[in-house]
Amino acid sequence: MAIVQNSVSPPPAIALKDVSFGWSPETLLLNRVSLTIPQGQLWMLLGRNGSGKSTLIRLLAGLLPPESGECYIAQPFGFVFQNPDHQLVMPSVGADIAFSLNGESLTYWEVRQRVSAALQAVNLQGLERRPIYALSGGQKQRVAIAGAIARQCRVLLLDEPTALLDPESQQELLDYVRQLVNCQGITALWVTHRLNELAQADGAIVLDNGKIIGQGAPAAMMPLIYQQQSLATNEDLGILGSN
Ligand SMILES: Nc1ncnc2c1ncn2[C@@H]1O[C@H](COP(=O)(O)OP(=O)(O)OP(=O)(O)O)[C@@H](O)[C@H]1O
Repeated sequence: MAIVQNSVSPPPAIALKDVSFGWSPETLLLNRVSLTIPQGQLWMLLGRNGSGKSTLIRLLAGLLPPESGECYIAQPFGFVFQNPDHQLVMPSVGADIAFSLNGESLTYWEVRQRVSAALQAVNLQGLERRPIYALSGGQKQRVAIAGAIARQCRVLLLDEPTALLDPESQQELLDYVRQLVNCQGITALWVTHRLNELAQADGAIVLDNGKIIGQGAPAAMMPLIYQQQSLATNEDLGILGSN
């Protein structure tokens, strides 16, 4: 694809070039947005409620077509939704992860091996037979991530994966994803409203009024995030957003 060609450095894991998108023809939600995320890093995407974060990662995932511009994401990639109940479809942990391997030419034993290794990567080893309903919210999110690991995804797109978790599980999930990035060279783009999560990121992107208003080191992005009006009106300075 044009946006990753002709470069002497390694291709990025994720790139958008001049991408525009609107839900209605009159209004552009994203207006010529460009960004680049290098391989093997954890980046966070922040912005006010309704600024278009989820829309942006849906465009990246190919779930929506851009009106103009180009989207690139290294293959294969996995998508983790805010609510794991929207993506875990099988009754047990092992069956759900094995289901994500449907379509790959693998033997029964290869599938078992992939499932077992993926569970190990998210510290849920041995839970193949556990019913999904018996898992905590954080464990369900880790099963969703394990599905992507089993498919040997190079990139993870995570849409507010900690939104429904208690503080301890939020931190735990972030630690696991950080570990996958460090140890397996996976790239992760993580949508969040939580400023405390930024500390573990390699980079941050701030979206406002249809544009990227900053991308770079998390510390350098903090002033931009604080400038956003919604934060100034929010009593809980740990959370970015107004509703
Ligand atoms: N399927 C849809 N049809 C029409 N409009 C939509 C659709 N999905 C989202 N929108 C609108 O697009 C805008 C951006 O939504 P999006 O979910 O991308 O924002 P966000 O930054 O992820 O918000 P939040 O932080 O609240 O999750 C919102 O105004 C939303 O109502």
